Amino acid sequence: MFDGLKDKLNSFREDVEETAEEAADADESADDADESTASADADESTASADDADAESVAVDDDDSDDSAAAAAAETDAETPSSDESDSDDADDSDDSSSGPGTLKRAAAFATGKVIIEEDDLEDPLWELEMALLESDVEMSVAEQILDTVEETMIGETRKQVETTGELVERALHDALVDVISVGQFDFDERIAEADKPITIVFTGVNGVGKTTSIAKLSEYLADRGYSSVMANGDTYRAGANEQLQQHAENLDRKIITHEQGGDPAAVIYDGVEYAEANDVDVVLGDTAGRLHTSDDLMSQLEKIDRVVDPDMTLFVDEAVAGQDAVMRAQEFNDAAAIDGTILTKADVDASGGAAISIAYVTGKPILFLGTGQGYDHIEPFEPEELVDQLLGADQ
Ligand SMILES: Nc1nc2c(ncn2[C@@H]2O[C@H](COP(=O)(O)OP(=O)(O)OP(=O)(O)O)[C@@H](O)[C@H]2O)c(=O)[nH]1
Repeated sequence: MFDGLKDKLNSFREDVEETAEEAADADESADDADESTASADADESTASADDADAESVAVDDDDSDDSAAAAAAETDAETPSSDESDSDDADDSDDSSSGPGTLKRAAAFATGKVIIEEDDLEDPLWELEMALLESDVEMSVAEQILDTVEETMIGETRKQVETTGELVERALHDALVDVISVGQFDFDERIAEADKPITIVFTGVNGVGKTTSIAKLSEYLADRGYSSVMANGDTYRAGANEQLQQHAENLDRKIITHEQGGDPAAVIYDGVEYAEANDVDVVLGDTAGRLHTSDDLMSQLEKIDRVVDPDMTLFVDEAVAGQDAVMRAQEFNDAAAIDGTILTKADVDASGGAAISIAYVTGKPILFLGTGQGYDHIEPFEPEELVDQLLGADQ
């Protein structure tokens, strides 16, 4: 699941680590050279002003490492000035050791840490942006992720609290969780607390796995002790009754249907009446796989809203549709406010773009992932878990 995206996030982590290591290389060699002369340095009276300066900038609170850190900083601080007189050699060391961050970088390195400068991030961030867009992450979502990563890495590193690898991981983790978990609520809790029967209406275009998801959710609810009835509000498409009927038979559930061409709102209404009369907990109402561009079909949805007043409207789309799924989610939500999304076929999606983007773009959470064709192939969507998996070592 989402393997392409995993690889790309991992590349970003490697890019930043590499860049940070390169930037620290000069400091490392300076540090190594200096360690061998560290004791001699203690006796030297030269560059005492530099020593004091380096300590005050780079090493605030680490007693035991003070001398090593300051020594590293000192060497680095000395290098440019001595190089400046050697006109031809000046370029080499200037690249990595000039600028206000140098002392800090060197001091941090001496204590086993690396500071990320804004320049270090420029190329990796650009690569990350391209990777996210290639993975079908929606533009505004990609930008939000980049902003958070940059903010976290530049701001926090200066505190010298962690290594580059840890820092990149935390920055990506926070950025992804931020966009993925928009609007999250506990579906099970919502079901448990609501007055019964609860009516859930499913919307989305044809063929994305809507009918299968209704059957899966019916099973999911049964596993948690809730009975359900299916109501086929897809009166538009020939064969829709038979399709849902088949699932109902397989799962031994009651199904309410009307003739093809009938009023979808009336079918779902009958489902609610049946549930009330028979003490059924949940009504699962299918709707026609409408094109979001079809006014007629959209007005059917509005009528269902008016007549049945569903407790929840869930938008269903397939992860493999990428940006198209994101766009449809937005348009469906505009036409008839959704409460959340079921994202199907996550098991066969490498890009992960829809999973990353839909909640941020609609302001409504992804509640479930479809992970296969079986009735038990539905998983509650857990943003933290997904991000851990995306950033996990098992790539
Ligand atoms: N791999 C995989 N296949 C799925 C998943 N969910 C549904 N499918 C398959 O996708 C195909 C379409 O699913 P349907 O439930 O018929 O889709 P629908 O949206 O109801 O389609 P219409 O009834 O034609 O509007 C079926 O072959 C399902 O088995 C999933 O999570 N993973």
